[in-house]
This record gives sequence, C-alpha cells and structure tokens, in this order.
Amino acid sequence: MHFKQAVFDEESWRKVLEKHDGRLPIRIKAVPEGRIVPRGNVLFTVENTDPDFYWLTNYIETMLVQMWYPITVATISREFKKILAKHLKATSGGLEGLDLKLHDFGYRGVSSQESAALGGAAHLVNFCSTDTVAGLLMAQRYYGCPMAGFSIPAAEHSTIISWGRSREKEAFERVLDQFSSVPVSVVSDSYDIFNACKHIWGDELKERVMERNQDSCLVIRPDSGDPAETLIEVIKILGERFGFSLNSVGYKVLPACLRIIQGDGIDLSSVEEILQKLSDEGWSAENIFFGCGSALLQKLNRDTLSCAFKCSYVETNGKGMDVYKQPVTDPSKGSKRGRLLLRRNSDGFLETIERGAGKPEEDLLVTVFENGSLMQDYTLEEIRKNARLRDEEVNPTLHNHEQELLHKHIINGVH
Ligand SMILES: O=P(O)(O)OC[C@H]1O[C@H](OP(=O)(O)OP(=O)(O)O)[C@H](O)[C@@H]1O
Repeated sequence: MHFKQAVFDEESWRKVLEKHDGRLPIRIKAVPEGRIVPRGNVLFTVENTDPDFYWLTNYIETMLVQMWYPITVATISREFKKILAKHLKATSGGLEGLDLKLHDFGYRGVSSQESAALGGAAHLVNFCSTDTVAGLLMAQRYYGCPMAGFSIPAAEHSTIISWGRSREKEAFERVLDQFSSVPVSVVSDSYDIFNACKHIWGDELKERVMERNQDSCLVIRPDSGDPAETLIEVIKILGERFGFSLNSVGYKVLPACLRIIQGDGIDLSSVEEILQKLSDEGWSAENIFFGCGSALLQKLNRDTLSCAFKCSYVETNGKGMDVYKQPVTDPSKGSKRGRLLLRRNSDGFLETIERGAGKPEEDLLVTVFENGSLMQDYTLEEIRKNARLRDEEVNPTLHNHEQELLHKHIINGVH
C-alpha cells in the first residue's frame, strides 16, 4: 500500500531464513565504546558476509545511523565535564566531586522513554549524577552496572507552593525535618529567591541549616532569571549570612552544610560563563552543582557532529571497486572511499585509512557483530575508562587546538 506496487523482496528475505536460519549475514566492526575519536573519522563499518545478500548493508542503514544520538549526548556531556574539570581544578586545586557536578535533568524534555534511556545512559559515561531513571535501567540491563548514577531527595515547586505563599518558611522547614540526615535540595525561587536566601534560609532557618553537615547539606536551588547573575547574587547573600572559608588555593567556600544547584538555563555556554564569573568573584566551583535537561539530551541533532553512513566499496563478480560521492555543490558532503580502517598514526593521532590501504593489524575497529551473533560486549566500567578525561583536557595550559575546535563547534552549533 505504501508504494502502490510490489517492492518488498519477500523471496530474498525468505532466503535469509533458509540459508542463514534467519541470522543476518553481516559483519559490523566498531570503535570500542567510549573511545574518543576526532570528528570526520570512521566509527563503524558494515559489510555483508554472503554475496547473495549484498543489499542488506544499506537495509540496516537507518537503524544503525541512530547511533548518532547516544554518541552526540556522550560527547556533549564530556564537553561539560572538561569545562567543569578545568574550573574545579583551578578553584579548588583538585577534581574531587567532579563526577557529581552535572546532574541529568533531561527525562521530561526528551521525546520518548527510549530516548531517555539512550541519552541518560550516554551521560552516565561521564558522570554519576542523574534523575533520568530510564538511563540507569539501560546501564543495568545492557552494560552490567547495578547502579550507575545517584541522586538526592529534592523539593519541587508543588511541594513548596502547596503550603501557600505566606508559608514558604514552613514548607522549607518541613523538608529539613523530613530529610534530616541526608543531603536535600530545596527549590527556593517560588516567589523571591533573594528574600528566601536572605531572610528565610539566612535568618529564620539559619540555625537549622548550620546544624547540618557535609553529609546532610542543604542544596539551595535557584530556578529562574539570568543564571549567572542570579547565582552570583545568591552566593553573595549566602556568603554574607553563613560566612565562608578560603580553600588551599585561596577561593571562597561556603560552610560544608550549604551548597547550590543551578538547574535552569544550563548549556555549555552558560556553564562556562557562570563558572568564570564565580571565579572572578573569588568563589570556588566546589560551591555549586549543575542540572541540565534539554541542552544535554534534546537540543542536538544528527548534524551536530555530522554523523552519516555511506557505501564506500562494492565487489562485482569478484572485482572490487572503491565508490564515493562528491557533490559539486558541497565538497564537505564528499564521502570516504574503499575499505576503511581506523589507526593511530606515528604522531599519536587517530586517522581513517581509505581505499583498503591500511594494515589489518593496525585497525582499531573491533568486530562487534557477525552473522547474527554479538561478538563483543562492553561494560559501563570499560566505557567509562575509555572516555575518562586526559590530563591535557583538564589542565587549560595544555589544551590542544583540536579540542578547542570541537568545543566551539558544539557550542555554536556549526556543522
Ligand atoms: O535544562 P532544561 O530542559 O531547561 O530543564 C531543566 C528545567 O526543568 C525543570 O523545570 P520545569 O520542568 O518545572 O520547567 P520550568 O523551569 O520552565 O518551569 C527544572 O526546574 C529546570 O528549570
């Protein structure tokens, strides 16, 4: 009905069933999951293992190209991590707590449960902080990780405003009572974030807050206004009311019983701006956590990192031929030619070798699927190890040009 004519090749599909017991005669080779590969390189190759089924490779294109989504989320999440690492190191002298600095707030902002699972799990490659439960389940079921991410109890607007406008203090107090021995986050902008910090937290409930400690800290959550301006104002007020100490590198840190989480208006640009402003005012990144939703899981597309799948090699009657496209109207849409492999060159950079010219023993692509069988399974632990930040990515003075470019590219959304 779709094509208004018979297009579906039932006979060939029946042959897959008869000749291969329904298992696809396909080989997929791929970069180990979590490995950092500069854009423009081959990430996986697909070939048919039985010449009768040459057509299968492109049949599965659409489904396999969907890989762009977790790849892109994991890449963006890792860009966040680089920014956070740089500022945390500079303003605290170390990287303690880095894995918890960016909380996934994106569950509600994605298109489906499946996207939440894929994107949520991709973020967990870089961080251990999430409210996207679907991502945790995916890491559990498919990546051998019993609990990949953590969260803390948190008030949300409904649990504050249902006390009525005149009883915000009572609402806050109730949350403190309910969660007296664990960290708790309290959204505090229902009416006036500055009043809440100055008069409710910083005066009426000050003693209650000061009774708490690092393991039961209050995390105040602003959730509106210009994120950088609001946050600077909030931290100033809290500093005046609760005091602060100086850490080993001379930056201001609020008492251990008090922290802030900014979860509104967060993306790669705003996080950098906020952290820069905080450090300009002498505040350590230790004071703050971030929550990010859409910019992490939804405001991205296949062109963010230009992911595509192209036919590069054919064999006809045993004779091989490199094939490619090279549109006159856009050289950037030219495709790679011939059999491809990924190798590390003598300068230490990853590069794609085209036209079958690479040596198989140098190939970094691993056979992950062959003739219906999964050949290679990765655990989240292995993936996290592959994706961990390198020294030069944390230390700004060693920041290399390639990383700068990737970072700018994602921030500006240039393709
Ligand atoms: O990164 P984002 O996609 O913006 O997601 C984060 C926002 O989502 C939540 O707000 P809520 O769903 O209540 O929406 P609102 O902030 O627009 O009121 C949360 O309080 C953040 O403000």
